[in-house]
Amino acid sequence: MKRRLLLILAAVGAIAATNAGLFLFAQRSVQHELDSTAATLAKRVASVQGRARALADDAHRRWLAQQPQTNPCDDAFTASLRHLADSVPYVKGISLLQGATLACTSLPDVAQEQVDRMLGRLLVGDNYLPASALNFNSPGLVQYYPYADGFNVLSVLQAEYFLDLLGTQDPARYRQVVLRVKSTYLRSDRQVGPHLPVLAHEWGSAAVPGGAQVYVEASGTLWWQYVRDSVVTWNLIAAGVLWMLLGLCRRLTSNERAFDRVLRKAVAGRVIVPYYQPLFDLPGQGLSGVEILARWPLPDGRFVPPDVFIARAEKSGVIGDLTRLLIGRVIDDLPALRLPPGTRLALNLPPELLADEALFAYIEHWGHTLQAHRLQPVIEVTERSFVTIAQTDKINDVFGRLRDHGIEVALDDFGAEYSSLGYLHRFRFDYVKIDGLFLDGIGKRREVERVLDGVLNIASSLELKVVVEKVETPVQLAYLNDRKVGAAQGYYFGRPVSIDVWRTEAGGCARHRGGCDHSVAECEQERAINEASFPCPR
Ligand SMILES: Nc1nc2c(ncn2[C@@H]2O[C@@H]3COP(=O)(O)O[C@H]4[C@@H](O)[C@H](n5cnc6c(=O)[nH]c(N)nc65)O[C@@H]4COP(=O)(O)O[C@H]3[C@H]2O)c(=O)[nH]1
Repeated sequence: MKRRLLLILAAVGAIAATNAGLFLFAQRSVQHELDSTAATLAKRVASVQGRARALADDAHRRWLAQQPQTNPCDDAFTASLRHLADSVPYVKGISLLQGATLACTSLPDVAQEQVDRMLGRLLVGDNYLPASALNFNSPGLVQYYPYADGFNVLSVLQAEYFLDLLGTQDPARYRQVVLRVKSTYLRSDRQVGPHLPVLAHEWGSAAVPGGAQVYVEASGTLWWQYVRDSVVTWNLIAAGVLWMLLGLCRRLTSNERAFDRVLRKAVAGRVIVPYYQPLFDLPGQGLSGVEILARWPLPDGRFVPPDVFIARAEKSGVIGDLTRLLIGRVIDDLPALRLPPGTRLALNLPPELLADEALFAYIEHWGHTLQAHRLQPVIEVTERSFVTIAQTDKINDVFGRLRDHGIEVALDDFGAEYSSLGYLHRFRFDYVKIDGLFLDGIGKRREVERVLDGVLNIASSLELKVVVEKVETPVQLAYLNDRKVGAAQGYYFGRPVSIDVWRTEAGGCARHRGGCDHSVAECEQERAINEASFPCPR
């Protein structure tokens, strides 16, 4: 439940952060779109102006070629100018001027004073002329091209063409699009004026080579369109992913719940049993202890891995019942174990379980029973269970009470993943069990040996007795003997076995092992052949 809440909180936080990012992103995208639309329009305006310029150059060239004639602006030349102007749809007319005086024009029925008026307006910087001024049915934009030889060309471009161009932009995205040519502002709503209209929303702009400028203003909804497209889309995706994660989480927790149910049943049905693994003193290899390890056999002969079901048992709280079950079975098994007086019998326990008074009483009873059989009870606690400094006093108190009842406390898995040297001075242990993690590297990797040497040195300087776990080879054993390690446990000496196997083979081999330097497996093989004795294999 807590995990799910955390997951939901993390998801909500991630969605909020993503949305903030997406809102900013939408803002930047709007600006980018406005600028790039303005740039595209500016390019189209520039290309129109470029063609008009090329036309003016052509007209100027033809006019120069016409010069030797006495009347260069004859009907044929005027017709050729008109033909030139008609070749480009948005060019209404071309006029050639000598200085400010009209020399020749393609404009139909244009009176001299009309052109003069046009020139007058051009000189004050206006280049937009209403239809009436040109005797046209549409207004014009006048382009003025001066040449070095004193001739000038005027091109009258149809303003409608530019207004149409601005009007092609989607009004749902852009509130207005404005083209400024000199001091004239043409707008997408087909209005023309001498001032830039107020741009109330966000806007972008782009310059047209030659001095014109395009402005594109966002509509009031453009930002929301981005929000809808990006934020909504991403949120839908995020919601989908979250939904899948929650489903997965629910499935996992329901799997865990199902596992817990089966585990509870296995404990209630006494399916889980203790296995026994011997510990030996070094270098003599006399049996010094036995570790109790839980085993959950399945009907098909396989076993549920202990670290899997123990971890679940600790999480779900079944561990208390499981420990009770094991303690009861170990007490039942005591006669069959036939352990020599003084042998340690070690039970694994997460220390927080000791706070449970009912269970503590049960452990106390187990300790007394073992002592009655002249055995030494030991509780092995795993480091990963100790979490906070605040618990130190409480745990030390519990350890003290165990010792009062003659029960020893050992630190399990020292040097493994959860290792913290702090535990060694915060708690008093009767001995530490060093994880076999490092043994793999013995004889192969010098640095691993150094780490193990370091761990052994720490234990020795704190005057702690040591048991090294997971000894599997004679090379590892020789190394431990070399370092004067007090005791060892591992497959080299014997695997964890059921009480039946212990009674018939392994137990005898373990008890008779003192002085042997060969594997217990060999002893067990020989014992299987010759049931009468427990030879020390040589
Ligand atoms: N590779 C290798 N492994 C070796 C060798 N010799 C022994 N082992 C394995 O090493 C583990 C030693 O137990 P642990 O460190 O207390 O680690 C135990 C202990 O922390 C926990 N556990 C097992 N039984 C109980 C139990 O009854 N109660 C509690 N609370 N925890 C238990 O589960 C852990 C895993 O148990 P197991 O799978 O039985 O694994 C056991 C044992 O089977 C060896 O030579 N090589």
